[in-house]
Amino acid sequence: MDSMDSMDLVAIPRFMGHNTDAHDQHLTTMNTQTTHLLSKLIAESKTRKKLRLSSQLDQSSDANVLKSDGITNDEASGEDIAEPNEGTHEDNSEEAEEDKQNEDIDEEMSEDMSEVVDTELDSNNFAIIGEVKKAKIIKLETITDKWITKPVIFERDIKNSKNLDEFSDVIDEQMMDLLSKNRINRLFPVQQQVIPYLVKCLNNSHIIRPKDVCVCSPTGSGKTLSFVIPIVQYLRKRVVTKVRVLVVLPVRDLAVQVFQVFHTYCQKTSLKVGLVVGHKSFDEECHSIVRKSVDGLNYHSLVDILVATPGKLVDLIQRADGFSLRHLEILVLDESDRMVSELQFNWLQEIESSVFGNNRKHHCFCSIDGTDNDSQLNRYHVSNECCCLNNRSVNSKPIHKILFSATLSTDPEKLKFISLFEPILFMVSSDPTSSTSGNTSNPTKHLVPEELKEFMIIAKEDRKPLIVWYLMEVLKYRKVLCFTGSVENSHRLYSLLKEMSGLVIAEFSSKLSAKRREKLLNRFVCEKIDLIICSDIFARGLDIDGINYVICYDPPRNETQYIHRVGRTARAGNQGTAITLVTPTQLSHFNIISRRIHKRSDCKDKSELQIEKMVVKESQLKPQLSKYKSALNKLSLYIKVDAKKKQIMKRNFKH
Ligand SMILES: Nc1ncnc2c1ncn2[C@@H]1O[C@H](COP(=O)(O)OP(=O)(O)OP(=O)(O)O)[C@@H](O)[C@H]1O
Repeated sequence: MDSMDSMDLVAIPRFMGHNTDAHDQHLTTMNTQTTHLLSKLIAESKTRKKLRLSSQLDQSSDANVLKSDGITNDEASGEDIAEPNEGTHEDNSEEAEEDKQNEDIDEEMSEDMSEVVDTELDSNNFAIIGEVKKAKIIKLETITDKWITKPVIFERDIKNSKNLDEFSDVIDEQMMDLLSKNRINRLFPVQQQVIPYLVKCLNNSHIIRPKDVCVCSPTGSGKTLSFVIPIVQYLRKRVVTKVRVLVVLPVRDLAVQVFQVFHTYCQKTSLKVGLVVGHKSFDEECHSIVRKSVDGLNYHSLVDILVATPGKLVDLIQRADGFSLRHLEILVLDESDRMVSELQFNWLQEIESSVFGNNRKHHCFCSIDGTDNDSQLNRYHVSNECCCLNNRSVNSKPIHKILFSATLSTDPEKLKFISLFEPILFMVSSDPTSSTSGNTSNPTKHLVPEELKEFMIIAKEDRKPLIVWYLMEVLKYRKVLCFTGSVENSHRLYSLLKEMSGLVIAEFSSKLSAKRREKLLNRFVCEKIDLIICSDIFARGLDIDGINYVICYDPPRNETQYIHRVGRTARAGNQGTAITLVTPTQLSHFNIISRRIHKRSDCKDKSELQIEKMVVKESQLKPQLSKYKSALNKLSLYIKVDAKKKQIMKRNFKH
């Protein structure tokens, strides 16, 4: 073989055969040849790799130049070029969002591991043929919209709240009275920024089309009042009752909570608030929202503000006679990242069809980009063909969209379905020294409340129930909310702790009726229940008075889940503690989540970003070991009996 080309074959003798001299000599010659060929192959592979990398670099810089010129990759090349940090069109569920976060975490973990793997290979003296190391992924620079990189920034610390009197030019007297009656005497940082902005926007909405608003602020920072106050003040001037405001939330309990806040602040006004979450029969809910006129020819709306979950709202739009959103002016999406990830249920399209009636022909993407001035101009003069939320409703006012979340997604791939108009972003500062507006290098960074104390306990799986027992019985923790990874885990922990301790424990699940859940929560608030065990369905948005501790019995899958779970405590400027139980194998995953949440520009040492460890020694758990073992035995017996019962029921059902 004189010349080597890419198709050359290399024979590597694997079978050594008998150990004769001739054979040895032959082998030595073969080995020298093989080594020679291998080094040639490696050299060639390196050259090819270099060429490939440089051509990729050329492509990526071309793509960036094109993008900054306002030309998309698709337009430039006619092909789809996948960009890092962008979701795919199919990523519609929250799981997909979580999967993406999990993939990032996996990637970070594999980066951490790669050095270890390399040294292990070398130390074992393996012959390295060709490319052993993974080719480095070249990250293209992401071009982020200005509205995301230049948000209005406010402080995280709730201690920086301001007296209500300072806002007398924004908040009217009637509202001031209601606020002080409800013991709201100061405005929290997010409210100081968002309320004046929204009040001004809504007052001028008949002259200037308001910018759509996105708000990213930590859990318990008072986001609900930030939209309730301006909306109630604005609607108070209305004459005829029509559904002008729609607030959509992902789950029933949250919707009920927001409904109650609206109800409180609509007192002494003629405004009516409706709730559609399936808490009553369909007919009853319909009759509370819309009614036939006396002559039987028309329908009247009975509500000005409608609070709903997506599923029940779609039901109402499709089945309720006389219901329409033709007069909708404001659409609020609370927990918006979750709402956007639920778009696969078509709730947004249903809203559009209810707003535009039969004029709606197809789903429209007229406002994918929020920065291009020409397209903004066009959006003021949207053609008759346009039928997305960018257009005007029948009352000729465009729909003003307001999005809130503690973990707001600024992923343009997802937001484009909401068709945001010249959006403005309000977000909490991760840097305490920053001013009220400025550049942010990390627009998607989400924070936990300033008042939250965080700990982790490293323990084996079988010691975790004992640790919860220790925290409750020995350290006397009370008003504790404990999150597990599944309903089964909740039930298992509940049964074990009931056997082992004299604690008053409740298991909270979606199987419980709304009334029963409300009763349990009331007892918990009155300190008649020490511990509530639940799965993640209650991690978002629930505002339960005075939760002191959150225990993450199973560690969170990603930072979004962590932020919402621990956000049930340390609310409204109160102190709170979160403790996460992690097994040794889960530790590196959890450390990455912690690093991502606590990352600061001034901190270079990774270990500083890790959550503090709390140590519970085996000797401290010992006194309870025998009780724990007998509780485990009883539990396994229950599980067997349960499984048998299910089998019998299944058999009977078949016959
Ligand atoms: N200005 C204020 N003064 C005192 N308490 C307030 C004020 N604003 C809100 N609160 C209280 O703070 C608590 C948390 O408010 P809210 O539920 O609006 O938080 P959030 O930011 O929406 O949290 P999450 O992201 O978890 O839904 C509520 O009990 C609310 O009554």
